[in-house]
Amino acid sequence: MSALALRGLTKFYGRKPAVFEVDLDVPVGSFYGLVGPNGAGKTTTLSMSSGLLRPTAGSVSVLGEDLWSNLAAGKRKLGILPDGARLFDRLSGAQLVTYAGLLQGIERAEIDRRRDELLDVLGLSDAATQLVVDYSAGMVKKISLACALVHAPRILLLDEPFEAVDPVSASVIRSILVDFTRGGGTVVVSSHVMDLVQRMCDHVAIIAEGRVKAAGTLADVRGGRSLEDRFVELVGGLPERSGLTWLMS
Ligand SMILES: Nc1ncnc2c1ncn2[C@@H]1O[C@H](COP(=O)(O)OP(=O)(O)OP(=O)(O)O)[C@@H](O)[C@H]1O
Repeated sequence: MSALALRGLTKFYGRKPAVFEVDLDVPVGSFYGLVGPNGAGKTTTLSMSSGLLRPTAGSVSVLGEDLWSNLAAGKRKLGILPDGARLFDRLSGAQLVTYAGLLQGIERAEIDRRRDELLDVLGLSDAATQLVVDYSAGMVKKISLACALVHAPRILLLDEPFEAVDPVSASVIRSILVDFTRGGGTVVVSSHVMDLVQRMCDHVAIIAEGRVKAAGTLADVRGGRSLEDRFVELVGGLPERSGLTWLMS
């Protein structure tokens, strides 16, 4: 059984498909990278897989259960880090994580314990009482990740989890995620950083123009080359020159 199985997943905005007939199987315990150029459909795919955006067509199955026919049950298994999510940023970081835990029905004493541990490992203990509105972009990312983790989900769906995060925090997050997969959890991350995906993920899907161009184990998708080379080959090459002659004089 897959942790996440997408079948014919499609989203139209007007007449234009943002995601078109995507089939994807994410094995249990895998660290799955979703890569693609800007506007490829990564966020739309993750949003539909997280129960945040209703698909136009197709299905999402979470550990064998259809997500969209029982959203509450499906969402309990998922920890999600949506892209540019609106947070209740007039709460402090600690309050926000507590709130996320309460929404998931976790006991208060357990939330307090997990929250303090999460803030500690993510280097946010000193900012625990600071309002999230006053956080930096990287701190917002980290507190959002704490909110995604507090209910100990089985699958993490993380949209650009490393964006704006400093290198030390990125390495802390990476080790949390690797440990999570070693314990049988499943991680799906979208990223633009090929090098990071190549080092971190064991599976990868290359998405462009709303379609899956290649998917499978990292080794299969790379086919002996670097992920970046494979990506450029599948998605389309770079222009030889920028053409911005007015900028060069
Ligand atoms: N709410 C919306 N209304 C109309 N079009 C949308 C909407 N959201 C996304 N799109 C379009 O859907 C396509 C896919 O967007 P999406 O945000 O999923 O791409 P992405 O791969 O996450 O891009 P990026 O790497 O830049 O974050 C784009 O063409 C985008 O313009």
